[in-house]
Amino acid sequence: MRLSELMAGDQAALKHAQGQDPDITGLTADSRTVKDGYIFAALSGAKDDGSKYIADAIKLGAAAILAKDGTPRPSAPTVPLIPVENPRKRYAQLAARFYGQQPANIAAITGTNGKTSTAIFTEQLWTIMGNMSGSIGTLGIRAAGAKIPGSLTTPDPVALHQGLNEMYEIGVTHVAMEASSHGLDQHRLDGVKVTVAAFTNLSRDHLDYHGSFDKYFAAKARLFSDLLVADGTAVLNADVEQFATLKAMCEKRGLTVMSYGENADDIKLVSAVPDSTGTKLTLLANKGEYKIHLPLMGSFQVMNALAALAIVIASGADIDPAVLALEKLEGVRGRMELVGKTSFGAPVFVDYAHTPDALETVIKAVRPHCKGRIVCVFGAGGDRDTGKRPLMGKVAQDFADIAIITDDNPRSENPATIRAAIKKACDGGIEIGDRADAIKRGIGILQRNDVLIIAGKGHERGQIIGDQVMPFDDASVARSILAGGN
Ligand SMILES: CC(=O)N[C@H]1[C@@H](OP(=O)(O)OP(=O)(O)OC[C@H]2O[C@@H](n3ccc(=O)[nH]c3=O)[C@H](O)[C@@H]2O)O[C@H](CO)[C@@H](O)[C@@H]1O[C@H](C)C(=O)N[C@@H](C)C(=O)N[C@H](CCC(=O)O)C(=O)O
Ligand SMILES: Nc1ncnc2c1ncn2[C@@H]1O[C@H](COP(=O)(O)OP(=O)(O)OP(=O)(O)O)[C@@H](O)[C@H]1O
Ligand SMILES: N[C@H](CCC[C@H](N)C(=O)O)C(=O)O
Ligand SMILES: [Mg+2]
Repeated sequence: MRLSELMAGDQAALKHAQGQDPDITGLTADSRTVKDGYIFAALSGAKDDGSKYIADAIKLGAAAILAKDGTPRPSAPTVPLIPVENPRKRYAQLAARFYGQQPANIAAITGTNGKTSTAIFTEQLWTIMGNMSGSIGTLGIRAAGAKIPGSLTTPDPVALHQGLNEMYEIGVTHVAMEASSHGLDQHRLDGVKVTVAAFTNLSRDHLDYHGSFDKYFAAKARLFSDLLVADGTAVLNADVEQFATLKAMCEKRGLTVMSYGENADDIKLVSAVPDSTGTKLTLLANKGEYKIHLPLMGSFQVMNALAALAIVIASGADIDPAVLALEKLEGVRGRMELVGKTSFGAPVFVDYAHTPDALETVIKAVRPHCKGRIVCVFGAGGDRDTGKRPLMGKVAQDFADIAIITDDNPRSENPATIRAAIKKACDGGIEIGDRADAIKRGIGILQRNDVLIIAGKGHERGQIIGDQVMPFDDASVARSILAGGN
């Protein structure tokens, strides 16, 4: 594709190409992956500045450079430098144009907690209703039974549009994707035609990156103010504080709003009664009453399932079969997943709670199913929001009966320092750094009627220590201990 075509004829930018119109063979924001004919997008990042690597990119064959207004021209005179106001945004738009096609229905889900669960439930509902569907998020790219693992919740624009185009090619028509606050802030989704945008909730996380709660919310709100297409639908949780603000923002743009939750007008939760295999739900939707059995436990899972229901209806599904499809939902790996029981029947759950709100939510979700004590094994990630550590400690102290503080991806930090920060607000907590030992202790403590929750790593298969990823899987460690191994 020629540069001029890729730039959609943007003459103001193209005049800087000084008459050249090279054939573009690919694009990247990492100089180390440039190949002959690529556009190199020189982006200023959290740790580094891509404009330092323009010369390296040219040596590797870059055919054009996309950079921030004011970036000095490269010394190689033959390579055009296209200055733009917002290179990250333009890079995402170019990636969308370069890869071409996207499935017609793309639902993007944002919120502190529940994105993965809602995305996977949405994918399941669409599939049950006969659509070719897929999802993109923390669990990777999934489509038509294939799974490609990824390291980011919202992939870089090139990986994202490559994935969307491949999905389109194989006939996928419906995609549910997670919009992380980092992804939104870094414009990773700015080339995606988002037809439905959903908001789950907002609580403390990632303040290391965003700096303040207001900025964190503003990043999430971009999905509704900037990215959702003009004839799209916003699916909003009516039970959270941000509902009124987001609703007003969407209505100002003339968008359709669909609400879900106890306070909702559209998908109204009338009652949720836990039973031994899930939750009995009564819903009011489209003026009709529905009574169904959701095979999932925990009020947060109910909310995520309702978000998914609203998304599929917003994307055109008939309401009756969509509600019935809820009865066939399957739990998501590492989200309140029952991984086994002790010989005397005490259940062990693996969950991905890695924020204070998520930890409180999952402990409270287990409470109605526990006649004895709740034991909770948890930690907090290194090189991530340090302020959430004591808050997580306090949650465990207040809501669990026995807290075991352990390591969760210490990354470059000293794990003992992370544990100490948690313990400050959880002085009754038992500190066991080695995660396998902590799980072993947690299982060992259990008595009849107790429940163990192993929180923080969910589906993860590794413990990140320094820059090494050591194989580690909470579920298999727990299963092996339950089976009498180590
Ligand atoms: C803080 C953050 O989000 N960083 C992401 C960002 O990197 P960056 O642009 O800030 O990178 P940088 O190191 O400052 O470098 C600036 C630029 O110089 C370029 N460079 C650098 C060196 C070189 O030799 N040549 C070169 O071209 C880099 O490729 C980059 O384009 O853009 C990169 C490409 O998309 C991401 O890989 C990277 O994710 C890092 C690894 C990361 O850990 N991100 C996490 C925090 C994240 O995004 N998490 C969210 C989930 C959060 C949630 O739970 O909600 C996610 O969506 O996964
Ligand atoms: N609707 C919800 N409200 C509160 N907590 C929730 C909700 N949904 C999930 N959780 C908690 O958050 C954990 C992570 O859930 P999930 O993976 O669906 O969230 P996520 O938003 O995708 O997280 P990430 O930011 O890591 O991508 C769950 O294991 C559970 O403890
Ligand atoms: N998407 C989340 C994952 C956290 C998972 C937890 N195990 C940790 O490493 O902190 C984040 O980047 O904050
Ligand atoms: Mg996720």
